[in-house]
Amino acid sequence: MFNQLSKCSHQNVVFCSDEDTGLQAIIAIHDTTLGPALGGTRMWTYATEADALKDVLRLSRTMTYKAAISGLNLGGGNAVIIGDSSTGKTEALMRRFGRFIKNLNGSFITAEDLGTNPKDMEYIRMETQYVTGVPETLGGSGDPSPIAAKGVLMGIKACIKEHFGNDSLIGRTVAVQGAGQVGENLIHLLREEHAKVYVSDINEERAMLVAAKYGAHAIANNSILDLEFDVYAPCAMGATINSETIPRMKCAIIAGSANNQLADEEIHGQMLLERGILYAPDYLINAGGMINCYSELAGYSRKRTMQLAENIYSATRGVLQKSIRDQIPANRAADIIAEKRISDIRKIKGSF
Ligand SMILES: NC(=O)c1ccc[n+]([C@@H]2O[C@H](COP(=O)([O-])OP(=O)(O)OC[C@H]3O[C@@H](n4cnc5c(N)ncnc54)[C@H](O)[C@@H]3O)[C@@H](O)[C@H]2O)c1
Repeated sequence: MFNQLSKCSHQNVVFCSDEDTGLQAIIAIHDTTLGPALGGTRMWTYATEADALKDVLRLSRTMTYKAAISGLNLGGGNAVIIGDSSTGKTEALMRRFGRFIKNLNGSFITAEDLGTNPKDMEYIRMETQYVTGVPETLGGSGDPSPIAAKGVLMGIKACIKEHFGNDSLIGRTVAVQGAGQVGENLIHLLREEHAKVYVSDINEERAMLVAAKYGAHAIANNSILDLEFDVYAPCAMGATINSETIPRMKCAIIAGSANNQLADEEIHGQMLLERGILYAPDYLINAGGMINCYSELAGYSRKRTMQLAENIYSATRGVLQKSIRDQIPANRAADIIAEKRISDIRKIKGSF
């Protein structure tokens, strides 16, 4: 574990253990230069404690970059609770976890993630104010997926503009992989803009239902890479862009909501550049969830949040233009822009 920690530049990593409730959790705060670290709490059955540490270190770092490139005054953090979310969750465990967050005095603010939901956030809220994503009935921001989908749409339009010279989606073909919460909202938005939409899901019945609802076309899940589309929008699991899939791809653009789309950031970002496929970095265009939480902290307004999500259009254009100008992968261009913002603000904060 110390070996893993020494390779990272995290500000603070907290191990939380409580025998009475069975809580075993790790909170990682990566960087708070821009503001308090915000990130989800994931509950997962990790094979080893080292796997849990690896995940929380990686996720918290991504949150720093996501906040920085989105222009938010937030840092990056994340938490993982080791355990089975379907059987291992109790009110006491969540509230005990909330006490650990409280002890960090606002340097970490959490939200829901895989394996946690608004009810869990409500329990955490009983112990600390440093939580977002509480239910709308309690003054929270509610479901973040429509905002996440809006951000992805903005990312797609920025790529379309770069590739075709205008950002109209009329008649453009988009394949959405994963018709879940974000995927369905995205399909709705794409259809409103008259794109021709193809949908695949591991759950074929779900793909057919969503396709029928919005006038899209359901396709077999394993055919998504072999057909020709303008845009491939991964909205399910990560690592779908890898050494096996890139040579098969027939799309001009990749832009979707899934986290960690590139199996290997360095290798596969470079491969996409060489193949001439425009890639909208995942952590940039799926920042809608984080934007939603940010708005909740400032007093939630759906209209204002949508406006913030619309900024993803210009941020994506900036990243693509840097990528093309400097002949570097788009994910690297995004990293450089995010790192520059953090470094500029660190200097300002250090000068007074
Ligand atoms: N929900 C948000 O606000 C949000 C915000 C940012 C990023 N994301 C990311 O976007 C992605 C989708 O999130 P979501 O909330 O819509 O999840 P979800 O669980 O609601 O939907 C995922 C969908 O993908 C399908 N799926 C799973 N494995 C698949 C596979 N191998 N092939 C095809 N389909 C598969 C599932 O059947 C499901 O319909 C995730 O990677 C998530 O981390 C979500």
